[in-house]
Amino acid sequence: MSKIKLYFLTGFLGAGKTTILRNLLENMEGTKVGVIQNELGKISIDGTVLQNNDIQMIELNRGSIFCSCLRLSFVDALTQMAQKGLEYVFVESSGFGDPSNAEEILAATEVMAPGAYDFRGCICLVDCYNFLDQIGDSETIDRQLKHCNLAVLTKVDLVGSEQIEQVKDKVREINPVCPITESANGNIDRSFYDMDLMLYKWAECEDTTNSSKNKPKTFSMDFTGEIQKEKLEAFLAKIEPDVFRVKGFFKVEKEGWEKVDVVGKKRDYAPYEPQPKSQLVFISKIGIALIREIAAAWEECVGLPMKLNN
Ligand SMILES: Nc1nc2c(ncn2[C@@H]2O[C@H](COP(=O)(O)OP(=O)(O)OP(=O)(O)O)[C@@H](O)[C@H]2O)c(=O)[nH]1
Repeated sequence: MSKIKLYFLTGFLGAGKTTILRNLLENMEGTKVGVIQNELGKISIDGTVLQNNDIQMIELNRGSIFCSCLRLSFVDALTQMAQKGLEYVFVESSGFGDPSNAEEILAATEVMAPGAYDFRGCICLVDCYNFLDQIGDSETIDRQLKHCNLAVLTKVDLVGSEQIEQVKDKVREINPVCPITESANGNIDRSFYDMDLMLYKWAECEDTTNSSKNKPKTFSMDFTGEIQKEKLEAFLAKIEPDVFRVKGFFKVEKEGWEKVDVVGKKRDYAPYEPQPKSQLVFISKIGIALIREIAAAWEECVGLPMKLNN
């Protein structure tokens, strides 16, 4: 039996991992595919977005799959996936995932499921729109690039050619060997399937920086009812400086259900299918102080009952 082709997708919060994965999966009807989905928080928004009966999905939430807190569960998930007769497995890491120790995880998987996988590489998505502002924020971005075998510059539709070149220069400073490709509107060139990405290895395996101690705090909000778009906008604008990322679904007056994405200074809305309730996940830049900021901003901009969870 041929080995399962295994790809890791990394990239900072909101870089476009779920978007690219959806795009890849859309063209794989008839192919047996598994997805391991990793989110920092308790609630999986991406799992809902990727839901598809034809795909074998395992969700690992509440941390990074590279951290000691989830590493064994990750090896277990890969071992389970190895028994399902799949052709491809994609792993979507959380935006804070530091894959420096990927080789260690693959070695453990090889013991648990000998000969099951052909690891085809780590693909790091780089958000061209936000990257230059984010690069100083976190060592994670450095590590994700250092340990990738292909960098895909996403959201090139949102920036000019000068900014794309600046991002490329920075990527080259961190990883001089990985191929660099570009992606607009979530579309990805599939020629990487035919490449031996493992030829492009820059850094040796090292300890991950992910730990339960330095994991950013995440909170979620539940809301029943609907609000005007302007109020939701005002609320999100208020908390934007204090969050790395907001994502979820919201019922908006007149417009109906919307998928909400805040990445850096950009807020995106897209029509979405009805959900049992409105739900937003917040990834905090300021620890638990975000609770107070969310409560105050909500009170000022919306003023209706909602429930905050951690
Ligand atoms: N304009 C544009 N927007 C994009 C592109 N790729 C992703 N986006 C948007 O960027 C936002 C975040 O995309 P996701 O795919 O959810 O990002 P992610 O990396 O999975 O996010 P996390 O899992 O939270 O780290 C969404 O609003 C996407 O629609 C792109 O190529 N162009």
